[in-house]
Amino acid sequence: MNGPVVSPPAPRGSGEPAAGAIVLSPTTPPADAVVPPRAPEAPAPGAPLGSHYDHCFGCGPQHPQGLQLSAVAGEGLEVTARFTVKPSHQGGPGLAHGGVLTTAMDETLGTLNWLLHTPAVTGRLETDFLRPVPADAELYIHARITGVHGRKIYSAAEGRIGGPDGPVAIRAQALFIQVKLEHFTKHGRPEDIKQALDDADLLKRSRAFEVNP
Ligand SMILES: CCCCCCCC(=O)SCCNC(=O)CCNC(=O)[C@H](O)C(C)(C)COP(=O)(O)OP(=O)(O)OC[C@H]1O[C@@H](n2cnc3c(N)ncnc32)[C@H](O)[C@@H]1OP(=O)(O)O
Repeated sequence: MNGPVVSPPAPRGSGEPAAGAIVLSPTTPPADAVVPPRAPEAPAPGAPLGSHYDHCFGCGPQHPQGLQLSAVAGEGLEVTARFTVKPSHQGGPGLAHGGVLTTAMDETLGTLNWLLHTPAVTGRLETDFLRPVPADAELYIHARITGVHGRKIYSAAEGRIGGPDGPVAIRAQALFIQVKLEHFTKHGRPEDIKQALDDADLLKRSRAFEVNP
């Protein structure tokens, strides 16, 4: 699938924040951020990324109500992903829930970190909803890394309905923060950590912790 070039979300509003407003970190990279090369271990362009963890709500095949999103490595620091909205993902009648769509963007943006071979977690995620997504629609998502600054990885994504050239329904920008393996082993539920670490499949064992589950 050839994804479209992602354009950053249009700015909304202007001027100083209102008194009492919470000022959040930006998801647009600073001017001195760099776009590094792909990691040598990164999957080749066109390679399916598969699921990093069977029970992941975003991509796990063993999560019956999950999104079961499938992503493919693109050229450079880009990925494309597909997600079919199920009846269990409804918000309003016959329409996808906005939080579920945001999860699809989070998951796709998270897979970008595989191209850098760096474990990272979402620090901030911004989403613009541009049009409603029907409950049985297929969402085509194209995501790319827009800059790296220290431990901070900036990325952007666009989701289209029905195909890579379909109407844009959702746009997102994110800031991921690089973390060490201890982030998961220290904070995760012990029985799940143990089960993942005990998996006889070495690849599955390493991938569960390679990028944030
Ligand atoms: C294939 C995989 C797909 C996965 C898709 C799903 C991904 C997810 O949903 S991950 C789950 C949701 N996210 C989380 O649970 C993260 C929870 N937060 C944390 O664990 C911590 O706050 C963490 C790790 C992000 C940062 O903590 P810490 O390592 O102590 O970093 P810290 O030293 O405070 O900050 C480092 C830098 O990041 C910035 N930063 C930290 N947190 C945030 C944040 N939430 N938003 C924006 N910037 C942040 C800091 O300002 C700092 O910037 P600078 O270097 O310029 O000073």
